[in-house]
Amino acid sequence: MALLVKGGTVVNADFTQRADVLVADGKVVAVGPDLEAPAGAEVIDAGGAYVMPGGIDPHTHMELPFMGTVASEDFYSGTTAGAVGGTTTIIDFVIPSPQQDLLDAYHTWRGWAGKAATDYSFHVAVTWWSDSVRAAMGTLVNELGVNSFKHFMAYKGAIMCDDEVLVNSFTRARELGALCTVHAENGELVAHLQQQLLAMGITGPEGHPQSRPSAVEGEAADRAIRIAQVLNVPLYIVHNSCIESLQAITRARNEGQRVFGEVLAGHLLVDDGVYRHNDWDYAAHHVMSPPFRPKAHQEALWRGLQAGMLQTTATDHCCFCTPQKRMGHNNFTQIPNGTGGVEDRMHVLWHHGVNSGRLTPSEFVAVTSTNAARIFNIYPRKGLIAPGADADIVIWDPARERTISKDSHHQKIDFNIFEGMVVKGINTVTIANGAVVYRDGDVRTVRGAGRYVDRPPFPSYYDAVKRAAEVNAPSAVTRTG
Ligand SMILES: NC(=O)NCCC(=O)O
Ligand SMILES: [Zn+2]
Ligand SMILES: [Zn+2]
Repeated sequence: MALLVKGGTVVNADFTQRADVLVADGKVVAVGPDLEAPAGAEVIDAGGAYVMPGGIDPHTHMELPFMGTVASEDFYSGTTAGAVGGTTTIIDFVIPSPQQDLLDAYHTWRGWAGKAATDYSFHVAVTWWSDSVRAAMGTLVNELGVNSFKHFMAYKGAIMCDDEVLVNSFTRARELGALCTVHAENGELVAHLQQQLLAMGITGPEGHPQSRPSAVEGEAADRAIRIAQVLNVPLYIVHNSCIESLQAITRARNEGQRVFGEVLAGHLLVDDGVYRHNDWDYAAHHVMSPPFRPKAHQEALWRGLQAGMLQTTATDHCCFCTPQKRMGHNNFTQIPNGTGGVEDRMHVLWHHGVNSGRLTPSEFVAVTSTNAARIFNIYPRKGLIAPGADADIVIWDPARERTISKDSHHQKIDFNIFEGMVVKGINTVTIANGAVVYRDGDVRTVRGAGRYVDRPPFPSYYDAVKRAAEVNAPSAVTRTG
């Protein structure tokens, strides 16, 4: 089925042009002025709006079993909500329990994700270490399309990695040409502070940010970066929420290290005042890790995004409804950690990024789509509108407004951290794999239409990593005496 998007301005990360876009069989086949519609093609008049690559959210957790419950958003509802908000690809996380076979977990998640409406891929978490984990990482990379591994430096007693696991896994990832990613918080310190706060009688959600001060995140970011430096392995730090982790990334990048940073829409826009709200449910709905921070951190994160020290934006979409949050009613450490946002990321980023003059439309495309495609090695298939690319496209009306609300959103959660926010500049049409999945309020996603996206190893930045290793290879001294 062919589709012609006429009369728009195509915005890619590095060029903008007035052009039509012709799509056939799920791919972009032509981009240029005055394209002819083939017989039988559907024609969509973009009416001068922007035509941009569909968003890539590189950090979601659909139907994740976590902290004694299961995230309420499933792969179908979550990818549908994403499509309504202009996101056409998610990279979710396979999280094996400690001692669980990684391949077993991977196949379980693949089974759950079969209902996705748009394309998806997986990072796989390394939560323990053994020879079998080492072997499974090889199978995942060489046979199953995984090119990134996740390491939780927090969640002690559950999925936390110690330094020994980090060193083993980073070393193995480097051999395989995979990208190491970390959730950077010192889990030992968090556990210590949690016990202290509980002993002081602080049991409400306000205990959550107090048990996870920004220094805890900064320490872990620095440690992961230094381990990656010694092992000469590229590193991606997820959900940077604070000045300390941004500084760690900035220093490392300024010193030539290949470190990438992600920031969540929530961390750019929500501050820690939410935890002191009088309504327990309201405060608990913001319990996620790392927590929302004092306002000064938000402006620093925006600057980091503008300066290119942070390259990607994500949501960490991990939904828990009110009854689930109430599992921690007497103890904040038992409130399931996570918030939603997959439907809202692109909208709030445009409104607070482009409308405020922080980002150009091309920079918006870079931080919502192209950079993730490049870093996770699915570019130019994703993150670009050009012949040969997947036809994942949004038509974006910079004048159209939306008021964000739990009452009208499509996310399967009874709360929205952006509740009441009026955003200007939203997608009116979303095209995924060449099919219109959303148009002007009409949701047309199809359960199971999404495809698993294989991500090959050795992204191009690995060439530089390998060359640096050759140049700096250990050497022995040949002595004559
Ligand atoms: N972020 C969060 O609070 N929940 C999801 C798991 C994680 O990413 O740490
Ligand atoms: Zn995390
Ligand atoms: Zn996460």
